Amino acid sequence: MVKENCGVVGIFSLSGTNVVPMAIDALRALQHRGQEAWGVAIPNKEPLKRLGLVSGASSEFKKICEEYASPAVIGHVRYSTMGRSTLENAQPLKVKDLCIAHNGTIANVQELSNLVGGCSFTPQNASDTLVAAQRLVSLISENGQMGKALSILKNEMVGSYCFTFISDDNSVFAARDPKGFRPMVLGYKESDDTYIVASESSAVSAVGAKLQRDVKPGELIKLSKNGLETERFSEDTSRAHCSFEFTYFAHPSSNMEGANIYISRKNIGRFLAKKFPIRDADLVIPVPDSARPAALGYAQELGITFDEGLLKDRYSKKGPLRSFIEPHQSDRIEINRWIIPIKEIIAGKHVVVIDDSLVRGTSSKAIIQALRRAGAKKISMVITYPPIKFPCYAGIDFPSQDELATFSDGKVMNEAELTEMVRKSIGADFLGYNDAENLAAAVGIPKDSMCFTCSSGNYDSLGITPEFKTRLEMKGE
Ligand SMILES: O=P(O)(O)OC[C@H]1O[C@H](OP(=O)(O)OP(=O)(O)O)[C@H](O)[C@@H]1O
Ligand SMILES: NC(=O)CC[C@H](N)C(=O)O
Ligand code: SF4
Ligand SMILES: [Mg+2]
Repeated sequence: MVKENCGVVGIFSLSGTNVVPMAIDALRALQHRGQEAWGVAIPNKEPLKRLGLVSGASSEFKKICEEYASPAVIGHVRYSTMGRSTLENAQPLKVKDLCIAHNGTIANVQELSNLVGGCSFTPQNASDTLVAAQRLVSLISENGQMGKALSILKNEMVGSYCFTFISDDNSVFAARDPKGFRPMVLGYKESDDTYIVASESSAVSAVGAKLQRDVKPGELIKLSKNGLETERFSEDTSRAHCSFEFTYFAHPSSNMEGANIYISRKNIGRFLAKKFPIRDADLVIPVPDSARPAALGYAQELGITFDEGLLKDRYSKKGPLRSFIEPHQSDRIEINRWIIPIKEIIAGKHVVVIDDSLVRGTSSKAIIQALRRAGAKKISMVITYPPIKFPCYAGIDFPSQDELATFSDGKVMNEAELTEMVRKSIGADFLGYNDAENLAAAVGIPKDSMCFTCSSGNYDSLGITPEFKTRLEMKGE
């Protein structure tokens, strides 16, 4: 299935192998992080960019791999968080002799654009990535080196960023923000003497390389004819790994911060079963697809039957995609409308439905209606992520409070009242949310090394007290 957070890749072959075919495979393995547009860039050429899924251009792959043949490449799949979802904003972007691919959000882009000069930023005219690239290029020309430029930029820029860059002098760079909001890993393919940096290890595996390690927060990696060189542009030791990656965004096969995503999700389900042991249920079903491992873990822990009561449409154009990362609500609704219940499994049963998150509530509302139509006797919904009450300005696209299912329009509510409000609005008989402590313990990462801003409202790790935005202010549409 497809959509979260953009995916980036950078590949360099010391043996001179053409790595563009690898970049395409890597991007396909990152497709779940962005399904709006994709692109690749090599030195001394304009980036190649296309709207839609990577596989949508499969008839062009042979031609692209020949025309762009290069031992150095970067690539990107886009899930827009700032700026419109257009081909122009698709990445990589080129500024002078540097191409850039970015996963994250630059929260103070207006402020940063004042340092760049020229027109000030609006989401109608650019993306946050373009502004960051323009500032970086001017800092490189003033300071000579990428590392020095990033060490200045990191103090001017608020937000989350995993970047890959490629320069016309045939060097590939990768940088991860000082708190490690977004994931990034390093891999090596011995047979081709080739290095790969990518958002997730699913991309490393897809090209037949071996995962070496996570890129360290605040680390800059350079890949060139001199091999791999690494330096730090930040000495910050506090971490804010996005907890949402572990429940939803990342691919189940990926490993990040020492944890495998599939195993983490199954464990989250087990821990959730201890928090909400609904022992009188007849069966446990996942909301396809991302909640599958958690539902399995939940069912196994309580010894309740696990079943597939809902199936996602694999055949229409949008049906197999991720709904949450679609930029338009009409497409989110359409994808969820085509999640089909199996009456013979559901009818007359008390079902525990597990989902990995409840953000806008689009999915839950559609699923519960479908289960009712299929004759479910009782529907208990259990969510593996805590209640999302605050906008994300660190790489996930829910920038306004009023789009969230928990939005109370100024009415002060405690946790129980809030849960009750959401339960009613989605139409479930019971609703239970996970909590941050339980989630972090299940993944095995200290809670204070993870970001939970969207549930806690504490923006300290970003270093801002945000004025909440509207979608128009962030996305330009
Ligand atoms: O409350 P909402 O705003 O609807 O968002 C949450 C839902 O969206 C995501 O699924 P998605 O359809 O993106 O794909 P997947 O589960 O197949 O990965 C997530 O897994 C939830 O099901
Ligand atoms: N999801 C992302 O990482 C998005 C990158 C960038 N903010 C954009 O909107 O293009
Ligand atoms: S605010 Fe939520 S979605 Fe955004 S980075 Fe933090 S944990 Fe992830
Ligand atoms: Mg889902």
